[in-house]
Amino acid sequence: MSAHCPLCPLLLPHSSCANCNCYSPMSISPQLGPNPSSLDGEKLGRGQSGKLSHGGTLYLVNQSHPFTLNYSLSSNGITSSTAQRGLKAADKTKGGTSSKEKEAHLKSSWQQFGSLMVYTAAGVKGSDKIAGFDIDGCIITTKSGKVFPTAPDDWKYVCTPQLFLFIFLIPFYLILLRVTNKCLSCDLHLCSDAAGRPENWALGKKKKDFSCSDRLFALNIGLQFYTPEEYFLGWKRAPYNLPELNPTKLDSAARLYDPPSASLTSGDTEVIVAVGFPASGKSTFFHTHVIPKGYVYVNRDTLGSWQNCVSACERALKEGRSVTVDNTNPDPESRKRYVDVAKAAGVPCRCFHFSATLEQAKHNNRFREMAPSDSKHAKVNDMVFHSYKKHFQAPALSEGFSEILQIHFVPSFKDKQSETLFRQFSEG
Ligand SMILES: Nc1ncnc2c1ncn2[C@@H]1O[C@H](COP(=O)(O)OP(=O)(O)OP(=O)(O)O)[C@@H](O)[C@H]1O
Repeated sequence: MSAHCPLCPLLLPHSSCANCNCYSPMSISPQLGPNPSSLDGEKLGRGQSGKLSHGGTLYLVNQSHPFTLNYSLSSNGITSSTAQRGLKAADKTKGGTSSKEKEAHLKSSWQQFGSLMVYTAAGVKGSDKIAGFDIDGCIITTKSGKVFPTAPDDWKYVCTPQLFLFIFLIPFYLILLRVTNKCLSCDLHLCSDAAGRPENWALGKKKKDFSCSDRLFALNIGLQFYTPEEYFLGWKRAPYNLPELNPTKLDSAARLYDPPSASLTSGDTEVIVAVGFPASGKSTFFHTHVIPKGYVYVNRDTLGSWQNCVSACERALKEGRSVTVDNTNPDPESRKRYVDVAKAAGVPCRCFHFSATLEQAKHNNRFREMAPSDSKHAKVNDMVFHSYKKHFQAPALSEGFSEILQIHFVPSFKDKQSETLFRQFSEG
């Protein structure tokens, strides 16, 4: 870009401006739907993304909704976007709604909070009572009666147009009030048809909801949730199904292993072979209960191959040290390698079977991706979980194990923040 950076005091062309990052183009996420959009006159096709520079315009839905990006200076120096400036202003008022916030916004503006873009229209006022509404299937529906719109104009209001105008900004505002901790006592409602209602949930309502995601979202952040029928028509609460795994109900005081008479560690040299889904909690368990007792930790993710794991076991046993093998080991073939090593060294081999279900393991995995201290772990995709499930054969004593323990998933947390995150629904 050859234009001068508008914010940099050195007034260098932006392409050679190392003084600030104030003018970096903003990334526009890939277009998902069929409605055409364009970036500065360039058409964006489905799946295409782009970048928007200072002064550039993004048009949504047939050129109907232009949004122009304008970077500006904050009072205390150069800022990279209006978004950052917004955050700082929000931080200053933590702990209470300031009188300024109660005033109507004089100008429409965009703010960015991480990957969340928030648009606040001129005239919007802060309020202690806030309701958020889903749009598709709640405020608007298709004119054609089909599930998905057949054309950009294939939509009509379910309720009145005035209400539509009211709702557009609210869901974002509502999330932010919670996130920025400014309005913990607000009366917050969310209304959506992503409510997890089963088939035939009411007379003449045969279809089940396509998802439960908005109900779960409301549960996670403590909003009162209503379906459109409950909110607008005053219908009584409909039945709904929550996901199989409810993280709020996991018992931290449950029994950790079976049989209870077993010992987790032994005074004699031994090999312990793990069996369990990825993210079922194997390494957390070993590092908490076994490694502190002097066991050598063997794991394919760190050593690179099962051959390296076998060699590491042999070395440890030669030194007279016990070993834990922390791999998923779903089938007898993968376990035999370590049973053989133990046999050759003349020591017993035990199996620790981690009983966490697929749903539990997937939840742990999503938690691991979000938890700041765990997010360095390589991402595990669904294929890996399903491959484990496909190959799984329950471990048996006949494979050469002297004992098999069932290790249960019992939640335990290093701090309140981790527990709050872990106990949120992560599906949907
Ligand atoms: N008892 C527990 N309570 C709460 N969280 C746990 C517990 N055990 C494990 N976790 C969390 O679940 C996630 C997965 O755990 P961990 O990495 O120990 O699983 P793993 O079976 O060793 O995974 P992998 O096979 O993919 O390496 C981590 O984020 C971890 O912090």
